[in-house]
Amino acid sequence: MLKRLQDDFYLAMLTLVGAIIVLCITPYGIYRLYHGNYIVGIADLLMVLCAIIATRMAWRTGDTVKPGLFMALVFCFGVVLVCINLGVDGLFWVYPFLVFIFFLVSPLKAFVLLITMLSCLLLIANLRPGLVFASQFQMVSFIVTTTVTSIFAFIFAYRAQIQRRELKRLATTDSLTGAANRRTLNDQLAVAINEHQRFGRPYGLMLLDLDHFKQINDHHGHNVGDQVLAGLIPLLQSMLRQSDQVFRFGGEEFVVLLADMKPADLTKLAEKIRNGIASYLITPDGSHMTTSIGVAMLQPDENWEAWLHRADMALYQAKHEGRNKVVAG
Ligand SMILES: Nc1nc2c(ncn2[C@@H]2O[C@H](COP(=O)(O)OP(=O)(O)OP(=O)(O)O)[C@@H](O)[C@H]2O)c(=O)[nH]1
Repeated sequence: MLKRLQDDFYLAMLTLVGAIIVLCITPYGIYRLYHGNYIVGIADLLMVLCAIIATRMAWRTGDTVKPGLFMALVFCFGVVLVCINLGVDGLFWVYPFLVFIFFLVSPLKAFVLLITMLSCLLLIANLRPGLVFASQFQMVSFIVTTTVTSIFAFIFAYRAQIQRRELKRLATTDSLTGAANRRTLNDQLAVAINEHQRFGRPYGLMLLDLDHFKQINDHHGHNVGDQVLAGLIPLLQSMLRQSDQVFRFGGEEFVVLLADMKPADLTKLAEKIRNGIASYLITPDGSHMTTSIGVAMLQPDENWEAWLHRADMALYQAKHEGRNKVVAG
């Protein structure tokens, strides 16, 4: 549970907002009902209920987009309702909402929702003077302060989103080739094992190692070696489905993880890749690179270490049998 909160920023924020709403709004809802203000009391308790439903949904499905949007929409509506019913007292609730909506949905969606909500509130206030604001001056102050708060919250959330994405990219990809890194491979292998055990989803794995790669470095220099490695990824991707994932395992070794793969198709695809590399991965002096590939289907009750080990053994055999070869483990 703690790991999910650490890894998923939006899930953590949704949970925090949900908990704050339950703790802060429930007493208000009960108080309003007790004093006969049924509309606000029911609106408060409905918001609490929606927060619980949305948080639960996010935890169960792992999807934070729909629950976040649901929560944001409910709160837009709830805040307008509370302001209409409580007048100036209700306006105080707008300010925390202006900030935490940016933790529920993407910055752009939050900004659009806020503009819509504030416009609705101002329209109602203009149609029924005295209902929300005590004076024109108060309304103008409200417009200026909410606009300034929204703009700063937007800029802050937008910058944070860009930095979070960049951090995630740096932590999960290999900087030279752009392929996913070893750490991501471990996570995705664990996901594959889980899906295979729970739903019987068939998974295949390829372990590729470029042949005699050291000679490229020795003859042309390390930079050319780097270019060959970087050029391999788009070539691989052009022969794979979009759902297939490519990882740099280390040095000139790569892993391809393939979901929904039949055993016969796995070997055929590996042959196609071996052929594609032999034909199109060319060094600056015009010589063709080749690769050896070990393939393995995930077996029932197998852990990912054993699965990877079988592919590694098959690769070892492919190297041993002369390279530029596919061997199934
Ligand atoms: N240019 C470049 N070279 C790398 C990188 N990572 C590893 N290497 C080199 O890859 C070479 C791998 O050499 P070996 O393990 O002997 O393998 P090989 O020459 O491909 O021979 P076989 O695998 O047996 O066919 C070494 O010279 C490493 O220095 C990298 O990021 N860039």
